[in-house]
Amino acid sequence: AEFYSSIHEMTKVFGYEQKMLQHMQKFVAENQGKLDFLKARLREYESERNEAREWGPAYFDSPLNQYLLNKRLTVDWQRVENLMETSTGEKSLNRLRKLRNRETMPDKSELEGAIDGLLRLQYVYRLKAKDLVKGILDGVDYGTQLNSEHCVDIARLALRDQHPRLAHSWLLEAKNLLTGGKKEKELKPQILALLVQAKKELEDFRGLNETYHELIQVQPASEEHAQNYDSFLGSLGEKAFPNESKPILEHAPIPEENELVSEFQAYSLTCSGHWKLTPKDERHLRCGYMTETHPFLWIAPLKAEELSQDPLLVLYHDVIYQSEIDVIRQLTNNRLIRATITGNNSAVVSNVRTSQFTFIPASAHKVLATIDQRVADMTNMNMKYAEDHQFANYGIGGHYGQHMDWFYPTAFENELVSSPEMGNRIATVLFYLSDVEQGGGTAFPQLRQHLKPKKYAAAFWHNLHASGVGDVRTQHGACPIIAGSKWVQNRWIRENDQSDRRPCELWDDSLATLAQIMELSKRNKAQAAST
Ligand SMILES: O=C(O)CCC(=O)C(=O)O
Ligand SMILES: [Fe+2]
Repeated sequence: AEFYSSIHEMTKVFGYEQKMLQHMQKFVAENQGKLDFLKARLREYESERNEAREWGPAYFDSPLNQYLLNKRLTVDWQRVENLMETSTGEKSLNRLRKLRNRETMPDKSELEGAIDGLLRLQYVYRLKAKDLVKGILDGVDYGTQLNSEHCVDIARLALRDQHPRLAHSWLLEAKNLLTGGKKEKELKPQILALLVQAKKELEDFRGLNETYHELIQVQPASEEHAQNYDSFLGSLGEKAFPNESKPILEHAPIPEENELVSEFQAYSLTCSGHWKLTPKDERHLRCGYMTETHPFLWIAPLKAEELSQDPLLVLYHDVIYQSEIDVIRQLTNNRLIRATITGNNSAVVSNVRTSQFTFIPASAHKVLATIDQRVADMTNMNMKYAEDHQFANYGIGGHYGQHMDWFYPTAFENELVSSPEMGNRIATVLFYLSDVEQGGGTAFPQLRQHLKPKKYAAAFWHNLHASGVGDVRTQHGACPIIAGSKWVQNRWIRENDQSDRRPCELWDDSLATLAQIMELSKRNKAQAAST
């Protein structure tokens, strides 16, 4: 099962939880009845004994009282014992277990997936743990509250996944949220031990020293802490402590324009709106009603926005209808599975792409054929060689990291491409079948473009240079969803039989690009091998 990647599934699970609560309630009620009965007996026997005590030994002069004591010690006690022994609410317990063991219930990996999604949101949108614990997501208050234990769980995963800054911020919150008592006794050493790790990675030696002191103070008997502290001091060697603890930023500063950044960073900066076109860059881009690509458009012009000329990236508005989306929802119902990416030898599930998807052939419903006709009209592409329609749903935290839609030559060589005879993916049309409350845009870092999902709109771009070589500038990704659910439809158009639509010319940049591609391909392989 797979839930965190789809809101749709989460709502189902939410329903199961309600049933589980009902079983639990029954269990409590039945046990409550049993305990009430036992309590009443306790009171009854106590009061009979008190009476006996008041009378003294004369109490047993009465055969009636002898009888009462004997009865208590035989029949009554047997009944009490029997009742204490039999388990109550077993039926409810079994029903509860059955529900929990359903294949469709989240397991531990789901929990990690959910935390992973939360951390991704925090990283990409530069959110503060201080706000997140209060349920504030990018300025919107969802009224949820996290406690110290939650923060520790999140911090632990952040540390494991090499996010020491984020881990540090969660640990500070965890510390702030401690409320004393038994829980604090248990959590505080955990928090401090994790804080030691985070500070070590962030090279805050002064802070590290102080944290060690605190840790040893709360667990003075621990040999382990003392030893770790000693080896820490040893490892510092001659390096003197700085006088002040290093201020630790929750997020690395926004890189300068000419600074080298990783591809994931570039994607994140585009998603968060830090990378965008300047008004000067935008000046030559056109927008308005388009009538050029096809005579059809003279009659029904399309509202189009040009987002990039080279490579071509256009956003069309109002190019799919609610009635069509309704049909699509019917067609895809119960067919979604966790999305995969192309790995070294096969398709693999990865947290680089957390969504659910399904492929449906155009022949499955006439609406799909209608959509394809429209795509042909608006893009002037030949739809004869296109893949099956792909539909995808993303839940909160769901995303698809930066990637190119076109296949590397190595993907063809390793037979990872479906229907390779159709050629590479020359163009993509991405329909937005829903709005998204917050986040969930499509980011093109190299083009400095961020497309906010707009229901009924579609993005269209060329993936390949006119020479057929993959264009690295088309790298893009689906930004994580902060709130809401996102539905998209992909039309991947293949290279075959497009020559009269997009003339094949050897552009000057294509040789350089090929070298670039081989380089990227190598890097991709190395990356896949190392994960
Ligand atoms: O959902 C999006 O915004 C982009 C999806 C995408 O790039 C893909 O499925 O290849
Ligand atoms: Fe894509």
